[in-house]
Amino acid sequence: MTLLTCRNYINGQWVDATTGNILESYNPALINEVVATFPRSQTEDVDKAVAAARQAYSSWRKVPAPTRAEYIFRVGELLLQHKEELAQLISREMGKPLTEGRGDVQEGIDCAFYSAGEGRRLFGLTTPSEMPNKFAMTVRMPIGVCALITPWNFPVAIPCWKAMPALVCGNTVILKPAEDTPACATKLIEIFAAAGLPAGVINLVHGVGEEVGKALVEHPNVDLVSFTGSSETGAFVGATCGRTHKRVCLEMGGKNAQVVMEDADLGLALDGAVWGAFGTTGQRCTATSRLILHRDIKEKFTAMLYERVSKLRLGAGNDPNTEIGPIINQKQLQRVNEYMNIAREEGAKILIGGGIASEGQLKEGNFFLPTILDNVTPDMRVAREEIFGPVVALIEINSFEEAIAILNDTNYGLSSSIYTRDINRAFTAMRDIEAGITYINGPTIGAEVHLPFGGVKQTGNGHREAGSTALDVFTEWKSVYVDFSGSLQRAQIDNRS
Ligand SMILES: NC(=O)C1=CN([C@@H]2O[C@H](COP(=O)(O)OP(=O)(O)OC[C@H]3O[C@@H](n4cnc5c(N)ncnc54)[C@H](OP(=O)(O)O)[C@@H]3O)[C@@H](O)[C@H]2O)C=CC1
Ligand SMILES: O=C(O)CCC(=O)C(=O)O
Repeated sequence: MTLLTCRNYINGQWVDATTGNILESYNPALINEVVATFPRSQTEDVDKAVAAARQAYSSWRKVPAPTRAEYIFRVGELLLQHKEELAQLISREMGKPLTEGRGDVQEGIDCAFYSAGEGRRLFGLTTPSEMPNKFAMTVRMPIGVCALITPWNFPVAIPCWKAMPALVCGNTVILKPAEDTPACATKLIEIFAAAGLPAGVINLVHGVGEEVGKALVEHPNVDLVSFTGSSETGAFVGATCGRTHKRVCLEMGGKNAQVVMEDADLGLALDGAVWGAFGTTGQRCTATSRLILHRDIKEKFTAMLYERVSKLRLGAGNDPNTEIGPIINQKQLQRVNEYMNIAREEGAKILIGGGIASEGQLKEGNFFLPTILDNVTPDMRVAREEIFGPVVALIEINSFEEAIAILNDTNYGLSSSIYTRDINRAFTAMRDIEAGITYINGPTIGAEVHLPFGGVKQTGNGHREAGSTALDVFTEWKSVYVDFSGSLQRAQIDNRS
């Protein structure tokens, strides 16, 4: 397999890091295979990228928004042309099945065309003034230099969700991608560069989070940080941005639940549970990690789930038979495995799975067996902490009210789902569930790019990505008063008490 060489992209040039130090990314399905080398950048590299982005900002902000949007439209067209190549790379470097890799790129394409449309819709409002001969209106202004710190689980979609609206709004950006997926980020930025964006408008700095990410978050010339990742790192990013007066948008974890009521279509609920819990190997912030089951259907539904899970095929993402890919890295694999000990100690029962997969080829990669934990109670750590792997916890409930109470009994609030045929319950759930996203008769995963994405409680900090709400992250409001009364103006001002 080809070994890829990644470089930083600063001020329109592909460059090595100042120190010349190199790191490697691996194929998680075949951990002996190095996919790419990439620079271990340092503060000097961050300084250069920030200076380039700052310089470019002074002219990019003045490019008309519809013209800025045309660049992003072109990125969408190029992503479409390179979709298969990118999907293959995602499968190889991140591990997700090829069909999901295509979905990852498709989200980037959808986001490009949606964001490009926003270039002609950056609406403000006009409102009557208190004064005669005066117009009052609001306009959206860009914020400046934006640092985008992204995870490995959606190595194309998440950088697109952040960069595309940021650029259409007139900001310049610096992407710091996850260490595990540098080649995906490099290919993506090659596409942005090929779309003809002026030098410095988009920059890429590879490296370690605690070095490059930290330097960006602390940098005095960065105006905004948009972060997706763990709660721990998010807390650091949020606190640092607070201290250094930066705007910050945080998208962190979830402990998402799917409720199955006794009147649900169980076949539909089963499809939702399998996809929600095990899709992307459970490595989605929206993954279903709790299944809240009404006691009347619990036994039957659990048997159906067991049957389906026992047949899930593990393998490398580029194998067309694969349904469940590997876990991203050894650290995550051990972390998921550790939760099995915690589950046992807490009294949960491992119905199926519960360990690292070591059969045949699987031992060459970071594979974890799809796992169902039964007899879980809401106070257990496996019911409260984000595991980020192919593990689902079953919790029994006796009533609709109990289901909603348990669903809400978490520090997180990203995605949620309920399967019921009762329209009154569906609407009550929609009203009472504490989460940024609620699905009725659908799984907790599969958000669409034109709706707000984000959560309540410790999932975020009140912002939403995607949709027109992304404009609220990447712009500031300016109120404009235009007085056209000429010499009459003095008298009017003086007369107002
Ligand atoms: N909400 C979501 O979609 C995601 C949630 N997670 C959660 O996070 C857990 C750990 O995953 P992990 O990949 O370590 O997540 P992190 O939060 O550590 O990583 C996310 C991004 O932040 C960067 N980063 C790390 N430390 C700092 C820092 N001090 N300052 C600035 N940026 C930093 C990382 O860089 P680098 O890669 O170099 O470390 C990466 O680009 C998972 O088990 C899961 O629970 C993980 C991924 C996505
Ligand atoms: O499945 C979804 O709804 C989107 C998931 C996502 O963006 C994430 O896990 O970070």
